[in-house]
Amino acid sequence: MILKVENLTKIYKEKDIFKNLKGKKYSLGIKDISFSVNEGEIFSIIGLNGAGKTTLLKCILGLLEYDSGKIEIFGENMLINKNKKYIGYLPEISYYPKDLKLIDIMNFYGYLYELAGSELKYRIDEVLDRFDIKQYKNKRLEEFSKGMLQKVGLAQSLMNKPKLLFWDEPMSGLDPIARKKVIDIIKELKEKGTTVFLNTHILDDIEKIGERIIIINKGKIVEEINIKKDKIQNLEEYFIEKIKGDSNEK
Ligand SMILES: Nc1ncnc2c1ncn2[C@@H]1O[C@H](COP(=O)(O)OP(=O)(O)OP(=O)(O)O)[C@@H](O)[C@H]1O
Repeated sequence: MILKVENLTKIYKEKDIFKNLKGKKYSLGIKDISFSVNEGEIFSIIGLNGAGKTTLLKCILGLLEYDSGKIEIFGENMLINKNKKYIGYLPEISYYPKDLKLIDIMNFYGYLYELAGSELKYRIDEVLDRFDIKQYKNKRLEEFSKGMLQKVGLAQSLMNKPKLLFWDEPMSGLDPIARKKVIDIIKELKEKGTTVFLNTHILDDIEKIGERIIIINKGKIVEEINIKKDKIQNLEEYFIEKIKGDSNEK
């Protein structure tokens, strides 16, 4: 088992929610979430906007403090430094200093992944080529379109050949060709034994490549599905039906 989450709860407190429109002091992120992910598996979380998917991902990655529960990752109690180099992460939204060129930001990520010299150069070329953006190496990020910036995020997340890859909305802003490429890459990664943790609203994609899925609604797990074993024909219909019937108050 590569990842185990037990009874995880995150409540956003006042300091996190200074922009909360309703002026509430607390807002539930996720409540009592438990699941595990096996090595080499494609694992997906689906849920409506605000269901808690990104919150869950950020807690796992140590980017958000949580209130209670336990996260075991690579057999450790949390994501420790020596394991970080085995992780790839595409955030839902990536922010880049716009004045930098593509090559500068890739070198920066390479530095974080402790890559250097000819290996760094090779890996950068390899991942940029994969997403068809190698020719823009010396272009400033300010001049990139939304989809091109998304490809930068995808490329950086593969630079360290991660064992465990977290992709938060990988298809965001991508054209059909790039989307197909992402699907092919996920299949290829799985064949090589990479575990892919996928957070996406595009249920068609999950139907094509997904294996185990958890449905989250209002911060809680509503159901865990094994797409092949449970013989789900139309995931979107199934999902909507499931959410409709869920009356848990947040
Ligand atoms: N910084 C924050 N402060 C307060 N509440 C937050 C904060 N971030 C998220 N939340 C709340 O936590 C809940 C879960 O949000 P989260 O971003 O995890 O949802 P999501 O499932 O990723 O949504 P989406 O599909 O829209 O990206 C929402 O009710 C949201 O308003």
